[in-house]
Amino acid sequence: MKIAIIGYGKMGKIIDEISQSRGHEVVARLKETPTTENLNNADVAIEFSNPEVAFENIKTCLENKIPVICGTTGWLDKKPEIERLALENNTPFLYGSNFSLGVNLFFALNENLAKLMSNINEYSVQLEEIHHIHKKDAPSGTAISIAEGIIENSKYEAWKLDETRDKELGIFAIREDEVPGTHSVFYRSEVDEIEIKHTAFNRNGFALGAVIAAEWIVDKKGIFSMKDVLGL
Ligand SMILES: NC(=O)C1=CN([C@@H]2O[C@H](COP(=O)(O)OP(=O)(O)OC[C@H]3O[C@@H](n4cnc5c(N)ncnc54)[C@H](OP(=O)(O)O)[C@@H]3O)[C@@H](O)[C@H]2O)C=CC1
Ligand SMILES: O=C(O)C1=N[C@H](C(=O)O)C[C@H](O)C1
Repeated sequence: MKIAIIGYGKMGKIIDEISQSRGHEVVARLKETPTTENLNNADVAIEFSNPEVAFENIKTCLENKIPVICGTTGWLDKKPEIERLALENNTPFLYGSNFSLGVNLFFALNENLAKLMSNINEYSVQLEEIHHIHKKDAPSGTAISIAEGIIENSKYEAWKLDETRDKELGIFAIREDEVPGTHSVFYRSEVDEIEIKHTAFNRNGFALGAVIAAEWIVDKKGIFSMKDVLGL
């Protein structure tokens, strides 16, 4: 498979190594806006750039009929427009706030726990995410996905930064040193607390998941998530 890597920073470089180790050819390594020329007839694009440029980058790929795997977080207000473009161009698109297997299992675990607790109504929920000091968005895309999964299955109606209050599920966003990504969910009652925590030791799990998603999407049509790739 010919892969274009859009965004060649911390993630792009690991995606490059893993792509090659799995037998793919990396035909573009971009730190700038993609164009028809520099995309170099790629079969699929893997986009890990930054919140300001992700929309334009994905749009260009879709207009060139190149399937896109996007891991960039912090641009989701424009996701409906991208999904419309993907369908219009008959080109598949997959966004994942977190491509690691562990976090996708963690999503399912929290959705199920929230569902079980919704009948009991004794527990309040609080989210916490910790990331490195270079991160541009807060809360993390992963924390937003966890919150959305809990909201769908509980009394909560929306999420907000800071402490949980009434029907608003709170997310504490902490920036510390070079932390790759730690997410905790606290379910607290008057008498006890359940804490569920995922800790990424490094970025390899994110990068491997993105390459697996690219291998999976290349002959598909539609809008997908990691749930489709992993059959969850
Ligand atoms: N979904 C997931 O599993 C994960 C998602 N992420 C997300 O991925 C994104 C990237 O993370 P990370 O690699 O750590 O960030 P980095 O800042 O290390 O890398 C971003 C790269 O994008 C480049 N860039 C800047 N402008 C453009 C442009 N117009 N087009 C293409 N590339 C451009 C930067 O170049 P330059 O340095 O020259 O500015 C840099 O090489 C973030 O949004 C992060 O939150 C991160 C890890 C996992
Ligand atoms: O910026 C990062 O580094 C990460 N971003 C993603 C997010 O916002 O959830 C995924 C991972 O936690 C690392």
